[in-house]
Amino acid sequence: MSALTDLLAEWMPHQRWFPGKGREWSGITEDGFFLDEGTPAVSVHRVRVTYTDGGAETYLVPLSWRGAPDDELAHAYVGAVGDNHAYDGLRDREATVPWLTHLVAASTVGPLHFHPAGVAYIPEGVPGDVISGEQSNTSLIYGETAIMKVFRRLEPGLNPDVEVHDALRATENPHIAPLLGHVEVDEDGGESATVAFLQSFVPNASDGWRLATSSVRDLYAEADLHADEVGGDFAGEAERLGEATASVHRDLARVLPTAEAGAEWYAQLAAQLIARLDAATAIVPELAEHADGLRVLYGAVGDIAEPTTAQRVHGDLHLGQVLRTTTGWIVLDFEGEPARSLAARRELDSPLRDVAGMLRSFDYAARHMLVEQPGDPQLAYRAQEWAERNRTAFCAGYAAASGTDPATSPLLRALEADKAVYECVYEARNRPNWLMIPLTSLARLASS
Ligand SMILES: Nc1ncnc2c1ncn2[C@@H]1O[C@H](COP(=O)(O)OP(=O)(O)O)[C@@H](O)[C@H]1O
Ligand SMILES: O=P(O)(O)O[C@H]1O[C@H](CO)[C@@H](O[C@H]2O[C@H](CO)[C@@H](O)[C@H](O)[C@H]2O)[C@H](O)[C@H]1O
Repeated sequence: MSALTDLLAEWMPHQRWFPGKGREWSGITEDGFFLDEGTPAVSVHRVRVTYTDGGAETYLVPLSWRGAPDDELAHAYVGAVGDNHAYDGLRDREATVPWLTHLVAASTVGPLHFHPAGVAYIPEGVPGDVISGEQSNTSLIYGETAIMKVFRRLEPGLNPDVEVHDALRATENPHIAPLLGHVEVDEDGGESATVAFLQSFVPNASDGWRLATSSVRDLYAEADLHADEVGGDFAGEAERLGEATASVHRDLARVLPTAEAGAEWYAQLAAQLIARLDAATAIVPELAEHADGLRVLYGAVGDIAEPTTAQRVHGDLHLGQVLRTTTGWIVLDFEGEPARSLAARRELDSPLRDVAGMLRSFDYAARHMLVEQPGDPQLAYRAQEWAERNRTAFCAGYAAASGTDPATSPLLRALEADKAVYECVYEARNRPNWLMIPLTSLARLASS
């Protein structure tokens, strides 16, 4: 191993975006090139990690280089190679500037290709700041004008976030933040991978999770009032969110492929739901007690006779993916569920997938405070009431804008259950004390 791979092998497992924690490494290789040779120099590395379990992943690691340690960058320090000191290139503000300079110039730098969308102003010369709450990607805000998401794990193919935003440009849908550009990297002998995605930053917005949970807090604070009587009622917002979701679905179906989905499609879907349940039960054994009920629910999907239209969808719609601005809701992050392969995330699906995702999110917003106070029947009753009220409002808004009431579809319940199964795996891995939220919902969904 080189001095740099030694450093990276030490540093990467401590990074929030690195999901391979706990897996034993069998090797690490990297290839890098300079994005900017000024001061600081900025390099970009493709780092390939192989695991003893046979798996392998490639990560994108931008670094900045300085001739002497800089105390102000201590939080971003990676280590020294000879006399040069390496820093996390996305947390060294000066090192974030060249990304937008190259986008404006539509440059090719080594294997990196910068593609400006050519529709709106890109804030050149401004440094970017990493947003808090980094998860599998790292996002930087540039001057409250643009936000760049850097995809850490490289997968061949166009990222659905770029693909969908690019396609939606022609529709001028008011519920989307415009794409400003994207960056790709060549992959040896294969399809290139998306490295970064630049989008207009939506200022003065509040995310749906924050708004919904403050409404729930207001309700919990009132001993005797019902959801429709409390000041922070969310139902009007939920209804407008339903309308916005339907509007985005309509435009997705206009600009991206659709397919008629009949008996064969339903049969395949039923098989996928069952396979996902089986895989999840191997990871979360608590799912086993709901398996029989869920199999009945999923089996019924295979019997649905009414054909539908499959189309591109959001794939992971929840309250944390929507922003309320002064003029309405904006839907973000069309990447799909991060745990699925890129090909699976680009498959055509029922738009009810997203409706189910948002209904699950109302359930989460209502119940997450119960994690701290389990067994309080009054709060549990109120949580149920809040979730029901907002589910109904969301579906009403969706129905008014699309002409189809999602609440009447036999598929909706099965897709809600499927999302809750996915959430069980997500929570078991990331927030074990929240596992009871999807498990409680599954007990209800599987029992009728
Ligand atoms: N265009 C935007 N304008 C304003 N804030 C944004 C924008 N895009 C993302 N954000 C903020 O960044 C957060 C993370 O963005 P997201 O695309 O969901 O990234 P991730 O895939 O890492 O979850 C969002 O919850 C939102 O608060
Ligand atoms: O990181 P992403 O935003 O792409 O999504 C993942 O993380 C989400 C949590 O941040 C997770 O969402 C689940 O928790 C939310 C509350 O934190 C809740 O509103 C969602 O309904 C629930 O699914 C999402 O599933 C996961 O893919």
